[in-house]
Amino acid sequence: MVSGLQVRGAGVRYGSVVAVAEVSVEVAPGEIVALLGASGSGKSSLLRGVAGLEPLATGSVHWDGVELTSTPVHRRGFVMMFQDGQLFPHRTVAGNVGYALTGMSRTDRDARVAELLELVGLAGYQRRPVTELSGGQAQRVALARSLAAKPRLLLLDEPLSALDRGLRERLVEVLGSSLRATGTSALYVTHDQDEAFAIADRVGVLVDGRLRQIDPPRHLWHHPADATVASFLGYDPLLSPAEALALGWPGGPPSGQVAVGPSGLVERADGVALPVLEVRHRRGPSEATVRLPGGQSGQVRVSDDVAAGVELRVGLEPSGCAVVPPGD
Ligand SMILES: Nc1ncnc2c1ncn2[C@@H]1O[C@H](COP(=O)(O)OP(=O)(O)OP(=O)(O)O)[C@@H](O)[C@H]1O
Repeated sequence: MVSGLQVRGAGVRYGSVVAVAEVSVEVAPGEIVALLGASGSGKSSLLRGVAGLEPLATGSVHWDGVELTSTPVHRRGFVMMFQDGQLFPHRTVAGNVGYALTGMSRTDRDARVAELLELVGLAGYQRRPVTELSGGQAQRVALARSLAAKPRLLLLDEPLSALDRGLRERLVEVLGSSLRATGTSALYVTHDQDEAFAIADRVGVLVDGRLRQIDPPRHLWHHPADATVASFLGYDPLLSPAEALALGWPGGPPSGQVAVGPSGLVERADGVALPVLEVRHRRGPSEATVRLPGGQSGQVRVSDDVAAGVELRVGLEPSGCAVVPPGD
């Protein structure tokens, strides 16, 4: 018997539209699994299928070996958290967080609400009307409310995507630490690579409704299963073995395409002279766009005196690249 969530061969269809096809994924107790995918890749549909909000056209959902495929939503012991929090506008923060805490004495409920608010960094906010909260604060309240029910699985559908980048970076830490402190298993869907890598024990990549790869973040980054996964993760460009050799790939031809990561191209005295097309200022080193021998462009981190129009000597840095197995 597998503990925790086991989804096998799940398919979700809307009429003739196949939104999810043959997805199998497990979430162990206390594990956080993130599913990454572009818009329309089937992330929400899969989550809704697991929650029971959409019927599965194929496959099954089990928890601790017990089949839940046709169990109604409210009997699964799962809670879903959405992008817009869906707080009750006429209740205070405490009223929202304590909503699911029925059958408890007032004192116990107040203590539990205080504990949850502290967990999400909103200690003392009990009496605030939720209409007076910022977007980030509202999502913290939504998280506290989701955790109040002690779900055996929390399903998070792009919970931070309505917030700006700085806030997302801070809140993903709050989310991760709250899930880990409460030992909550979670399936987290997002289109944001940084968010998935920051929070998850394992990250899966959904492409056109299919799960292409699922691995711990470091492994996924260093060993993308195919070119689509590599591009989706942010490798750019992908070089043929001959192009990689021309840029100094060491030890003979690579066994597949070379996916160039953000630190995969470097300035090097023995590199190939390449024209700089553009220089962009970044926090930290600037970034030059160079034209590679094969015609693609690539990015190189450079010192501040480099300008468009000059030539740079550039080579590949293998530790910043991934070799993608042939066949995609
Ligand atoms: N109610 C629906 N009726 C018909 N087609 C739908 C419905 N909901 C989603 N789809 C289609 O199913 C596919 C997957 O959609 P889904 O919303 O699951 O993707 P997603 O990865 O969550 O996208 P996004 O990141 O934009 O929310 C898309 O092609 C979408 O157009």
